[in-house]
Amino acid sequence: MQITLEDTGRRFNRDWIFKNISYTFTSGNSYAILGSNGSGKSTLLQILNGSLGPSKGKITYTLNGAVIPTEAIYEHLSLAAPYLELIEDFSLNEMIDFHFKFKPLLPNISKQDVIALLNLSTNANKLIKYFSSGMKQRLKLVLAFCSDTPILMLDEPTSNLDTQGIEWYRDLVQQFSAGRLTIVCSNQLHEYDFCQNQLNIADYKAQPVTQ
Ligand SMILES: Nc1ncnc2c1ncn2[C@@H]1O[C@H](COP(=O)(O)OP(=O)(O)OP(=O)(O)O)[C@@H](O)[C@H]1O
Repeated sequence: MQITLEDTGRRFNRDWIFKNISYTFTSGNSYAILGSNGSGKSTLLQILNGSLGPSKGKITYTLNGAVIPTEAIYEHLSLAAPYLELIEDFSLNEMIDFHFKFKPLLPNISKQDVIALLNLSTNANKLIKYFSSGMKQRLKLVLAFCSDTPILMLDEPTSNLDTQGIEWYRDLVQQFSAGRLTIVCSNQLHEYDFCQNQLNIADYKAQPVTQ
């Protein structure tokens, strides 16, 4: 799997959030998208996952040499992000069943393994709306990591997690990111220190006009 950005930029109204990004993301590698609050990390991730179009430039997806149209890329990716909601009226059991109707589970992983990874076997019938914010975040992460997709996208992966949860996230990375194209949006080192590649949004801000 390969995602290629060519001279890509995005603006909202008259404000350019970033400009002129030419970059290639390739399977088997992990990438950190870095920048301060409001710099444009989530905006870039949304362009990369096809939910937002670029204002200029081009994005291309290729899998085993074949081009994948942007509208079909969601089938090949898993995303965990603060703005992605779980279905609050579902129980944990129902949420897992629902999610894996759309995305295949990794080979050799069962629904029981997913619940065991969450350490929530006594809560299988509890409604998501009664989960704590940390439990919800763990669930979002497990659903993404355990889906059999070549692309894994994580936006602020340890938000609402305590110290133990952060270690648990880092174990998930070790167990489930090998061979995939992993992209993490973050400004916290413990979320992305495993990434071999870093892309800083500050490097793609519009340059001030010189006299
Ligand atoms: N739909 C929109 N309409 C107008 N402006 C937007 C829209 N979405 C994002 N923005 C603006 O784009 C900029 C980048 O936002 P973005 O959420 O991508 O930043 P971020 O780096 O992910 O921030 P954070 O670290 O706080 O999550 C912000 O100034 C934001 O207000």
